[in-house]
Order: sequence, then C-alpha cells, then structure tokens
Amino acid sequence: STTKGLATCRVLLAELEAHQDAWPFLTPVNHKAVPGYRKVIKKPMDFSTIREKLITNQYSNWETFIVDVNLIFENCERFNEDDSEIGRAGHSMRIFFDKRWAELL
Ligand SMILES: Cc1ncccc1N[C@H]1CCCS(=O)(=O)C1
Repeated sequence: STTKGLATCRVLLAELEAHQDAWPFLTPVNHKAVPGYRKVIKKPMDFSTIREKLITNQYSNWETFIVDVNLIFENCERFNEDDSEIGRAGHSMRIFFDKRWAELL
C-alpha cells in the first residue's frame, strides 16, 4: 500500500537500529569471530547492509525491504539458542518490528 513507501522503511529502520536489543544485528556477523557462521547461514543480513541498500536504491518496494529484515531474524533463530543472549535479542527485535509494522498498516 502507498503508506508503506520506502520513506516508511527508513523510519522503521532507524527505530530498529536505535533499539537497545539491536546490538547483535547492527553490522555483519564477523565470520572469523563466529565459527561455523559462514557455512550455516547462506544469506547473512544486518541493519547496516539494509541501510546501504536503502540509500543505493536496491529495494524496489516495502516488500523487498521486509524480506531482508525478516532474514535477520530467521538467521538469528537458526544459529542461536532461544535461551541465549543473542537469541533473546532476536526474539525481542522481531516482536518490536512486527508490532511497529502492524501499527503502520
Ligand atoms: C547476530 C549474530 N548471530 C550469531 C552470532 C553472532 C551474531 N552477532 C554478532 C555481531 C557482532 C557483535 S557480536 O559478535 O557480539 C554478535
């Protein structure tokens, strides 16, 4: 829908980056520091990469933006135990995102 222009995506991304639980997702996972990550996670994604893609007009619409945001949460659930620092941060960020997205609908 038109209310979901890419300007809305920029607002939402800023809120995600500012969230206190965003720290594991701000930059690409350092696969040298995280054994196994590069093998297990086929499509890494993080907020800085999404921001770069927004700025360089690589998203055709809000759906393509959503795909990358959800990829962050899917990768997190695949690699991290639910009962772990990063696992909990991922769940918290997904709940925050889903709620904000529903408010913008
Ligand atoms: C999202 C994620 N999934 C699996 C492992 C690690 C991470 N995030 C790291 C990002 C860099 C800082 S950190 O290394 O503390 C956490």
